[in-house]
Amino acid sequence: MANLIVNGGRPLNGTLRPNGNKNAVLPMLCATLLTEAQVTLSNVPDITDLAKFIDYFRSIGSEVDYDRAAETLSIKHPAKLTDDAIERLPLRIRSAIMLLAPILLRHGHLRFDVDAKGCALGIREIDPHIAILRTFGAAMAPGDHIDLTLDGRPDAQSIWAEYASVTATETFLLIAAMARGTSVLTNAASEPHVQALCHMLVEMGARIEGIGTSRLSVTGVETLSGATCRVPDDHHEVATFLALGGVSGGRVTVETDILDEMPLILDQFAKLGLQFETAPGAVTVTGWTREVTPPLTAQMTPKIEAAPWPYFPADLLPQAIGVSVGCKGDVMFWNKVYEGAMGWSAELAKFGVRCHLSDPHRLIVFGNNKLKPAEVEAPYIIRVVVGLLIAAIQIDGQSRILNAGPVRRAHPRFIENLTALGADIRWEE
Ligand SMILES: CC(=O)N[C@H]1[C@@H](OP(=O)(O)OP(=O)(O)OC[C@H]2O[C@@H](n3ccc(=O)[nH]c3=O)[C@H](O)[C@@H]2O)O[C@H](CO)[C@@H](O)[C@@H]1O
Ligand SMILES: C=C(OP(=O)(O)O)C(=O)O
Repeated sequence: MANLIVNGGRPLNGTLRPNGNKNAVLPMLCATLLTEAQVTLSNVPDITDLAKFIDYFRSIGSEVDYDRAAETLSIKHPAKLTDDAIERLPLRIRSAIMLLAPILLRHGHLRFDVDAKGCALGIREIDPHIAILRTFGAAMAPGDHIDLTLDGRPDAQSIWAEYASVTATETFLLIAAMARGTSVLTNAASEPHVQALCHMLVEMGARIEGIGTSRLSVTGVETLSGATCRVPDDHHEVATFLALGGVSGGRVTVETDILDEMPLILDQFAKLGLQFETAPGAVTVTGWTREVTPPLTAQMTPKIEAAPWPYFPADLLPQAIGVSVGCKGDVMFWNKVYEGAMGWSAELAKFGVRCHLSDPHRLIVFGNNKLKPAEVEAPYIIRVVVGLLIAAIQIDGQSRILNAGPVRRAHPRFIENLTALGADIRWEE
């Protein structure tokens, strides 16, 4: 178990760049399986989920040239995949589910017996993925495992999804890019990482309309070409560094080209008293008033709601909760996506935080807490480790976050980056 020891109450100051987005690089890697040509990615984050994918690809005979320092990765897959390779999908990462469509397209058969849970945020459904593959003509054999067969290149399909799922939209994109004709997905997810996959598939030869909207129209091609693509900066990490800098009482600048993705995210953190200045290519947190912006509608509780993009992202709610524990007013957090994403709030009491979990989706954090350092335990949820750290770093004295390892799934050199800004924080393995 990897724990974090944090000596809080020290201001962070400085400038840094965010890393590439985990939730973009992994589907982009899955898309590389759709071509036998070489694909090169830049701005590739050095994270443990990536390492699992690289190990998997090497185990199936792919040539992977990963330059950690340059943050580039070139990959070329073998013309034929073996049955054995198919059954060794990477474990305990949600993104493994996006290997299904490309493997089915390349191999024609797939036996799926894998834990594709990802974080412990709630039940991570595989149904929408399997439904999409079946709609495109995959036959499912009865039995304990998911056993799918796809006979040749599929015909285009029109699908209206029950909800806007990020990874299911990506499964749709991956299969539609090679289908015969124009496929349409209505109620598509539109997160920046979904858009990044669309742009990559266009680069490889597919035609896609509606990128960034809830209806995607994809004209597939028989052969996709190689491509050179940049993984977009991680908007979660931009917000995370700003939140940490602000609550520490310091001034932190994040340089990035994704400021157009940040307005709502910055607005929601500003509701918690964080102050920002933006300039071309950079955003700086300049202070923290701790005041919660009161709604003009007096009977409303100030709230931050997370839902599919372009709402505030569910993967940033724990970080906002981490900020709110030091605020002077009450805030309600509403996770409209996951049913298991708030249970960890019980840990906040150890820091002296008063909060009320109204139901599995809604948490009220009360203001004016008398905070104290504490030993807290993170669940297997990447962003909750960060949320607990944001709480700990604003409290004078030593805190310990148990089971903080999941942060390495998405944030490379995280502790090194914070140390360079002046944080007193270290791993205890
Ligand atoms: C590898 C990857 O990209 N993981 C991300 C992806 O996971 P993932 O693609 O698994 O998440 P989904 O978008 O499918 O949503 C997760 C769950 O939320 C519920 N749901 C979602 C949308 C909705 O409109 N209604 C609804 O009920 C469903 O139970 C669903 O199973 O998107 C999540 C939501 O942004 C992020 O937290 C994950 O980091
Ligand atoms: C929930 C996350 O990832 P995953 O879906 O891979 O568990 C996350 O990135 O915060």
